[in-house]
Amino acid sequence: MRRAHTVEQVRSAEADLMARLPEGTLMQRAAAGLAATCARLLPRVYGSRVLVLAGSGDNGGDALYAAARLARRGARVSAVLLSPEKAHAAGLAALLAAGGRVTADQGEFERADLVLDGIVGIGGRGGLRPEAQPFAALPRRGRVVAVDVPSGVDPDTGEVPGVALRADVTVCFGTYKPGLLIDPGASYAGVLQLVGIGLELPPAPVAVLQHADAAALLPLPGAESDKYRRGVVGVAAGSARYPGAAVLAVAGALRGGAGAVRYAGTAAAEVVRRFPEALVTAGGPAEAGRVQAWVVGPGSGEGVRELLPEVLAADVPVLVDADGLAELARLGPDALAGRSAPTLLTPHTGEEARLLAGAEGGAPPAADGLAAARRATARRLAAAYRATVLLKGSTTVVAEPDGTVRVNPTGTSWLATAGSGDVLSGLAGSLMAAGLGPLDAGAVAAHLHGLAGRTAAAGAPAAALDVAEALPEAWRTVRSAGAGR
Ligand SMILES: NC(=O)C1=CN([C@@H]2O[C@H](COP(=O)(O)OP(=O)(O)OC[C@H]3O[C@@H](n4cnc5c(N)ncnc54)[C@H](O)[C@@H]3O)[C@@H](O)[C@H]2O)[C@@H](O)CC1
Ligand SMILES: Nc1ncnc2c1ncn2[C@@H]1O[C@H](COP(=O)(O)OP(=O)(O)O)[C@@H](O)[C@H]1O
Ligand SMILES: [K+]
Repeated sequence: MRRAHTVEQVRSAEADLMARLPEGTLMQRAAAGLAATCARLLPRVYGSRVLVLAGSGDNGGDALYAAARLARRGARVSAVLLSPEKAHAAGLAALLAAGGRVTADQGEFERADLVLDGIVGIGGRGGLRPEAQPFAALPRRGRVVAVDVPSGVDPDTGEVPGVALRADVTVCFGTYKPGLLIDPGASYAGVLQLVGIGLELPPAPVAVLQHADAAALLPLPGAESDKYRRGVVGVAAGSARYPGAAVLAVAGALRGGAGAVRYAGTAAAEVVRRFPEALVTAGGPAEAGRVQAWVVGPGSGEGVRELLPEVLAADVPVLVDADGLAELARLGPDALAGRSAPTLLTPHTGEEARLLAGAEGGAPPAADGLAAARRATARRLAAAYRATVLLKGSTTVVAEPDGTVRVNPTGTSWLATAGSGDVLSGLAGSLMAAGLGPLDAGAVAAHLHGLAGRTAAAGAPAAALDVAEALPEAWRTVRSAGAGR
């Protein structure tokens, strides 16, 4: 699991540790790790050109001390001081003593073999200031290493208000920061490298599953399993107008680990023609037989008005998607108030906007703003509906009402294709039927779905059904990383 902590948590852990250690120890640990990574990125340190962009805080201090270490190994180091009168004095002195120099020539950015971005770290707010903005657009020849956070990225949210400096590698200290894991910030961070500095941290509010974590959560049949014990998922989706959504949700559900898929709705004939293994009824959910979790909403059309309350009344986990979310936005959070089993909502940002308006009143907020602040808005939505929220998009965010968040970066923009969300809902519902809680089910589903999207769209467009068909391969990839189970 890759875990991230908020700026407030990092500051508090730093304060505890600094109180016990000689002054400057933490910064020296950070600088040593940073310099070691830089040295690995250069073909050789001696003679290479290194440019430091140093802001006015400790982030600049880290960069200057690391650069001093490189200068002592023979690198030709220059530093641009963004606020010369406020530069980290001791770090600058160390660099000058090691033979580095100060420059105001922006052309050095392009000539450098390596640029250290120490403009701003966890103290940064509100995007890059004007004096630093030109560097984001300059041509570059060498690699850019961000110190702790790419400058211009909000460390807590991943928001990029304005411009930010795109890094090839981000060396982060003590723990990952949420903004390095969540788009748009994550797309500026490049490869992440964690340098331990000895912080003692509380449980992480944000985490990213690695393959082995997903493998440990996958529901695998035991020797004594039968189809009912593996869990049965019900799919209430599709309509005469949109039968395809039913087919796609069932396609996802069949590859999620439940032992059987029941389908209830007017697309029963299409579903069974495509998937003879599905147990179908053309009636409503009440005629479907027992299930351990329901998926409701994809392509349901107007029929969702009767369907949603009926499914929500069942005392089993329910995943609400698509038309189900539109109806839920109309009804507001009270529609979930009587439920004791988990509810998982799977909106994209447009649906999220309507759900927020349904809870908070007023017009739906602009979808662009929601996408840029996805961790915060997913948590807001989860709290408002007291349900788990899986917010789809370039980084998928799964948020619990208590604020716990998992983020998923495995996807690809090829997944932005009609119907791929229907596959995801079937898959996540199937995982819930197999016994996973909504946070795990959402995170594992997003992880597998993202991988399947990559496999299906290896260099070419993939249709939603291709994504469903690539799910078994995604299971195998994940399981081979968690080998031994
Ligand atoms: N506190 C510690 O002991 C440690 C801190 N570390 C480093 O210290 C950093 C945090 O240092 P600080 O708290 O000094 O904060 P930063 O250095 O991240 O930023 C604060 C400074 O940047 C300016 N600033 C804020 N927003 C800006 C913007 N948008 N554009 C340009 N300038 C902006 C502020 O005026 C302030 O002077 C971490 O990211 C990490 O790199 C590490 O050395 C590990 C130990
Ligand atoms: N730019 C992107 N990068 C990665 N994944 C994306 C991107 N855009 C969309 N997706 C994923 O594609 C799926 C689309 O789902 P959705 O919007 O519900 O489409 P539909 O309703 O047509 O099925 C989601 O899993 C979402 O996370
Ligand atoms: K930085």
